[in-house]
Amino acid sequence: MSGIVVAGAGAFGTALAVALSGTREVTLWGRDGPAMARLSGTRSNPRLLAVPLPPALDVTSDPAALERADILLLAVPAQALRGFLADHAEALAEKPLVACGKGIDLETLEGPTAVIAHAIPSARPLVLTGPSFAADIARGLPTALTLACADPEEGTRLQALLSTPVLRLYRTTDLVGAELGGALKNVVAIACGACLGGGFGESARAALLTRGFAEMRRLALVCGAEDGTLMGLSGLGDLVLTAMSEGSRNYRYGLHLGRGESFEPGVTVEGAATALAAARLGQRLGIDLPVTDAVAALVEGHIDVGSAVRALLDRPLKAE
Ligand SMILES: NC(=O)C1=CN([C@@H]2O[C@H](COP(=O)(O)OP(=O)(O)OC[C@H]3O[C@@H](n4cnc5c(N)ncnc54)[C@H](OP(=O)(O)O)[C@@H]3O)[C@@H](O)[C@H]2O)C=CC1
Ligand SMILES: O=C(CO)COP(=O)(O)O
Repeated sequence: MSGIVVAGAGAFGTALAVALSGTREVTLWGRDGPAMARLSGTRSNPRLLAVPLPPALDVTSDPAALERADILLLAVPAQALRGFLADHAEALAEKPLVACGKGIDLETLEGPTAVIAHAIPSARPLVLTGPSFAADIARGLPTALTLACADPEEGTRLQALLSTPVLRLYRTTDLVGAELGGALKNVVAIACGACLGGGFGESARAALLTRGFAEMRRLALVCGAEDGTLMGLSGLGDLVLTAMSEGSRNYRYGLHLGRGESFEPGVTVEGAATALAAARLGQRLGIDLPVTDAVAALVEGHIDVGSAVRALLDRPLKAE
């Protein structure tokens, strides 16, 4: 039996560990010793209330667990991934590292697989992504995700290992498409939330979702993604979930921006930093990303939602 370690004991890491625990040997690793001790004692994570941790799930903050792992699921936020890898480079060498975070690193403008490749060249990066709220996965509700792996044989092996009767993984070799779909949909979800929060209505939200998706594809294709991946679970699928539901933190953050309200501090909102990163990437590559640029300006407080909408409507008329 392969030992799976989920690194990052937030909502998503805990949900994945709960879902996979039972028939597999699973350890949930978190960096905060006292918090992990509490988790182990109460068998419950405050970030994922109402779902008890199964008795078989091992919970630890001991870095030796990372070294013992046969495969690691990295469920840390995108802006923390480089730091996490630097802290544990030796322990993670030569292992399959499955990036579960959704974002673009703001400093390097890289997605998680390039971040992994630069930090630990001997590791084998994979991506697990797609439409899935942590609470749904933890409660055992049916979910379908994309697993991207450059090596088809390893991808097939890990697809079987990480699938369960209710967690259905589809495989691809398109790492770039999978990671960019997951990262960029958060930016569009913020735009959609801001649209609703600003009182612009559901028709405008549908327009933003569609034009935002066109931007996602435009940027991803130039970065080397396959269009079919963007049209699948990790792109369109996750965009539909995130841009339409108050279960999404990115969407809720957008709603608050639209209403001119501040958002709960400390909540992970990947799309905020990723909007800035994607806007810079677009400039560097010469790609027109008006929705992304508007979200970046909103996040930085340079404009309000009214001006963002006016700027989008004032653009020259064009073919679809
Ligand atoms: N929540 C969801 O429904 C889903 C989330 N995701 C993605 O998963 C990723 C994580 O999100 P989520 O779990 O919800 O976020 P949370 O805010 O719930 O948790 C983030 C976790 O990452 C840990 N962490 C942060 N920095 C480091 C570090 N340098 N080293 C080790 N651990 C670190 C935090 O530890 P500490 O508490 O000590 O700061 C915390 O346990 C995001 O990219 C998100 O987009 C994907 C699908 C669904
Ligand atoms: O990625 C997610 C759903 O697939 C979770 O979205 P949020 O990070 O916006 O909550």
